[in-house]
Amino acid sequence: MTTPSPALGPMVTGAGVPVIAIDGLRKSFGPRTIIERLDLSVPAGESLALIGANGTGKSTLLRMIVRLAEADQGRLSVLGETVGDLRGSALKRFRARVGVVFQKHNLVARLSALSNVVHGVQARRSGPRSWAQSLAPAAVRDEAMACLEAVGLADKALQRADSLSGGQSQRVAIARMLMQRPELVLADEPDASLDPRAGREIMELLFRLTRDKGLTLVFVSHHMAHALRFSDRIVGLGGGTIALDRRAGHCTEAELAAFFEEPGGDTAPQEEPVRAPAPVFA
Ligand SMILES: Nc1ncnc2c1ncn2[C@@H]1O[C@H](COP(=O)(O)OP(=O)(O)OP(=O)(O)O)[C@@H](O)[C@H]1O
Repeated sequence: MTTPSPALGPMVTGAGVPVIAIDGLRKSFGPRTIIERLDLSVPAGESLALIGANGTGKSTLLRMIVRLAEADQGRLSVLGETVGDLRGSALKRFRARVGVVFQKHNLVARLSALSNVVHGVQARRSGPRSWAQSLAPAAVRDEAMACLEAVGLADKALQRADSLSGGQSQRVAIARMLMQRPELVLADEPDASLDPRAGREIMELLFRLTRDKGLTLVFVSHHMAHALRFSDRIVGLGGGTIALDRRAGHCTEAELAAFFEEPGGDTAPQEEPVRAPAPVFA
């Protein structure tokens, strides 16, 4: 019998309760309305690809989910919490439950891959240095090694981060995120700035790791092949709202390409979002 890796944390989601429930979300920056009205429900365990032209608000939406950006209107319920109500330590505890992977991995260049992953445990605890005080260093190190193994980089554990390739660095960032034992994973273009093979491998890894544990994954990608292959569902933003919502298995790359022919991104007038095409629901 194999013991489940401690690197892949617990799944805490009630059956039938959406991990993300968004109702009437609106967001402007100054006079520019980026998201006019957005409703979205993401069930537990779903892998959702968020697509759309540049400037349609994909990153802003991910940021609002963890309250790195404030919604102007609407309700965001994530992992059972009303995000807009969270303050102080409650907000910290909530953020500790959400693993985030960015296009830029932000590793500490002079530290080893392993040390970078060990630092991921800080995101798991709230309060100053509580992680260091409450966890045995050997246990933390073992878990960090398990996380590196999970991303296929155990042999690079002692290598400095600044000597790793872009793809390897992104794997370390994923291992660091796993160290947090997240219940929900958000990934903002994790496959950007990588060559086609490395980008595909990163997406494969994220998809497999989250799927194996039944975690919910929401990722942004401009690679339609990745959206189709590594998601259950593809949601397209355009015109300040959801302009496309399809099961990945019912969608083709040509249909997605056609979606991008519609207006909606940074090409839209600045004051008012362009009306989206009629939504296409599977
Ligand atoms: N803090 C901010 N202040 C002002 N404008 C912002 C801010 N953050 C984002 N924007 C603007 O909001 C719009 C949506 O940005 P966002 O990064 O969410 O788009 P995106 O869909 O992720 O784009 P891309 O595909 O290019 O990454 C853009 O026009 C951007 O310039």
